[in-house]
Amino acid sequence: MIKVAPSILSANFVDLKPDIEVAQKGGADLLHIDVMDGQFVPNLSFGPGMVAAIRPITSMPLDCHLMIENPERFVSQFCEAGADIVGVHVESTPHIYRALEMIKQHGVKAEVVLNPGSPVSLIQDVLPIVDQVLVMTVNPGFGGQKFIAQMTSKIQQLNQLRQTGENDFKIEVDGGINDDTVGEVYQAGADIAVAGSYVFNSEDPIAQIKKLKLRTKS
Ligand SMILES: O=C(CO)[C@@H](O)[C@H](O)COP(=O)(O)O
Ligand SMILES: [Co+2]
Repeated sequence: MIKVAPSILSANFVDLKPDIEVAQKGGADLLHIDVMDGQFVPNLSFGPGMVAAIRPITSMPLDCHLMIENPERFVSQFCEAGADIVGVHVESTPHIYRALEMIKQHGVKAEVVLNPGSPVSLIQDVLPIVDQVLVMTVNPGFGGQKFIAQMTSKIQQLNQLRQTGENDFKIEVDGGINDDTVGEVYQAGADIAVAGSYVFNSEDPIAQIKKLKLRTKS
């Protein structure tokens, strides 16, 4: 069964706490926090202060997806704010290896993220040091976009790479996940699915989380 990480980008910004509580009650495995700087992506969202504010109100692991230029400037702040996983885009820095090492030095799980236009070969040399790979299945920056179906083969490729036993990482997918697309990414090898609009733009977020899990029950 796939793990589900609801993204608070589609939650109620005026009153996040009830949405976070409902996600946890629905069996969410992680809470996904999308961090945007207006440079790497054409949108702005949350900073480390938001992570620090959420930390005491949930026991779900906090999965921080940094969509910011030169993330090594901020990884320490996110780790110290209480992140359990910090994801950095390979396209966002010439020093991806350093950024990932910095995250690990804080005892936090290090994740490398791939944009839809980036091939798996771009991250091959950091695979031995990452805990997780995040495959973007939409162009980063906004919730509520359509799943890019061609990304399924990228998930399969990554899944094959870890079968060799040399690397041990989880595969997470992000963007356009719903009850139509979740089965396909799970079959391809995804372990964790981020879901924003599918969960929070619904009258019944708990039912939505359960549906994603049921669709992948083998
Ligand atoms: O990182 C991002 C967008 O950049 C995501 O985490 C979105 O927040 C997912 O939203 P949905 O596609 O599930 O609505
Ligand atoms: Co995200």
